[in-house]
Amino acid sequence: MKALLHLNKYFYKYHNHLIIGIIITIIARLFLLYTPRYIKEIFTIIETYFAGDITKTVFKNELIEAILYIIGAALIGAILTFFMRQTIINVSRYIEYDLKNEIYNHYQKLSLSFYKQNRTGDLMNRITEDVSRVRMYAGPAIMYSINTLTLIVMVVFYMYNASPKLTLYTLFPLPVLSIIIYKLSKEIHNRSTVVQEYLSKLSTFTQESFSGISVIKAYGIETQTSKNFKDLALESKDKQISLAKMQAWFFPMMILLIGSSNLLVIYIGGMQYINGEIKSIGTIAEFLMYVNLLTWPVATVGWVTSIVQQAEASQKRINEFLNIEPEIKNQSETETKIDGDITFNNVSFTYNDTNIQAIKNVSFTVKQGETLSILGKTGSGKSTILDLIGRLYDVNEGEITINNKKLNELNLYSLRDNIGYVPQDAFLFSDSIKNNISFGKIDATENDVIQAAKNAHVHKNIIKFKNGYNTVLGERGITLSGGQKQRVSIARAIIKSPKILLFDDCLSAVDTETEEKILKNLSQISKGKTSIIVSHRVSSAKNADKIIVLDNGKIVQEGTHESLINVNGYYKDLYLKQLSESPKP
Ligand SMILES: Nc1ncnc2c1ncn2[C@@H]1O[C@H](COP(=O)(O)OP(=O)(O)OP(=O)(O)O)[C@@H](O)[C@H]1O
Repeated sequence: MKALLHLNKYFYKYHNHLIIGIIITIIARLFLLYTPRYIKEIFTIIETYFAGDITKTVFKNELIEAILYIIGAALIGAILTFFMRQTIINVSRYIEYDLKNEIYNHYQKLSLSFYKQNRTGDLMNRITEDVSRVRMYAGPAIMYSINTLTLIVMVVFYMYNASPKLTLYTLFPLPVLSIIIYKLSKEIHNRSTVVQEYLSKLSTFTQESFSGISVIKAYGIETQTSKNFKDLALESKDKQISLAKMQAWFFPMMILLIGSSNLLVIYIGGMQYINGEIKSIGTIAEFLMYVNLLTWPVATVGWVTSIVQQAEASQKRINEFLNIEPEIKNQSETETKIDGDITFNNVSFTYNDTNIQAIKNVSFTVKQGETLSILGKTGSGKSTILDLIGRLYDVNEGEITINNKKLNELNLYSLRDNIGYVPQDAFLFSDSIKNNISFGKIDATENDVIQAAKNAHVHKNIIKFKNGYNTVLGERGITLSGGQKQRVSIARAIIKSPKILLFDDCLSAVDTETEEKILKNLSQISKGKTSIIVSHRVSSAKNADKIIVLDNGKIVQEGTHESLINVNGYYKDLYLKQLSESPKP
């Protein structure tokens, strides 16, 4: 139960609802218990009438009165039961909502290494499946526990008053029922977890096959993938059947145990009636109703125990993530004014998960309004430099400053708000092109979006689509070419007119002619801003105020295009190679 203590803050938040719910539950049960007592009353009236102790009119009137009481009590009981669910189950929905938001917001604060170490499916499961299990504890488990407790106390009290001996015998099978239901629920849970695993395996397999359908078709391996799917589906079917077998035991067990309780009531009650220990046959009818009223609540004890255990396990998994402290912390609450002087002072950085030292003792300065180009072989640390500027990771050694202030002392949100970042693999959401671009600036007007698209040289492509800027991208929409994606991603970064622009090899998929045009536009837009362009092409780097060349995390060359083409090294080699490859006029 330790993990579930996390929910206490929510129970406190909704304590008014909960208290009202508990009171309603108790009152509803009180009304429910009227029925058996009036059933006994009816039997007594009938017995008295047949004994000739009352007239037909009195008999009729008393019978109608008892029936009306039963109907009235049942009606009030039903209305209160409705409100009981409305209060307690609603509280569990509020808690589910709050918990999902808490987890989601926490996920957002966690650093990229967290996402590297944990699979997306696992993150999703904890916010959906696990939260649902926890909700079962926060709502149904609490509601049924109060229900059962109230009912047991009241029913046993009434039963004991009517016949202590009969009470003992009839209650005897109920704990057995509870234990059996507990064992069954546990086994059902275990088997349904396996079924769930197979369902997600099946959906992952299907999703991957259809996302990669072009590869499957190109290699002609449809038969093999169909066979793999069939094998998986077969295993999944077997697990489903094994679950269904276990579930099939549930109601027969209940019926068996209720049946034995009923038999005991009739047998022992009947004997007591014959011996004169029970005055009215109505007592047996009353007991039969009590036993049936108790059966479900007692069965729920077993069910609730297994729900609580599952919720505990789920909340433990949720807490595991909630207890992870974000590696990147905002150290300054007040907004910081960000300008564009960026300095790296002997910066070194090692990725925790791979232990790869991506940056080694790197130092450089870019002044506000300047453009820096970073070149280097693949894996030399170019993207890492951009990630460090956006504080997606914190440096291990040395320091990065912006306007002479240490990066980690700046307000994190101000910093990121002033950065326009175009990642290497442009990620676009399954939304309209317009929304994908204005994502960078929530209050962007239509004109802002169009202007950004023009500057990124993608406007002409967009207006050719039937729905123009409202064209939906992604799975259910249009697929953009690699170059178009990159340019939409550039539009998204420049629309917010940030102080710092970071372009991570984002022109790799466009032809050199388009690259030239985009770079020309960018040099206009980025006037007064600091731009860092990571590239594999000299054409993207040549106009920069400063160029650095990285090799294995170290700066191996530094200078301008003119200076670097005149010294032997990586830059000159690349320049000559790309010069010979470029189309001759
Ligand atoms: N998130 C990460 N976790 C662990 N190691 C990483 C991570 N990202 C990059 N690396 C490693 O750090 C080194 C530098 O990678 P980086 O992506 O900065 O290189 P790059 O110069 O941008 O490469 P490319 O030109 O291929 O994009 C590589 O060896 C890479 O394997």
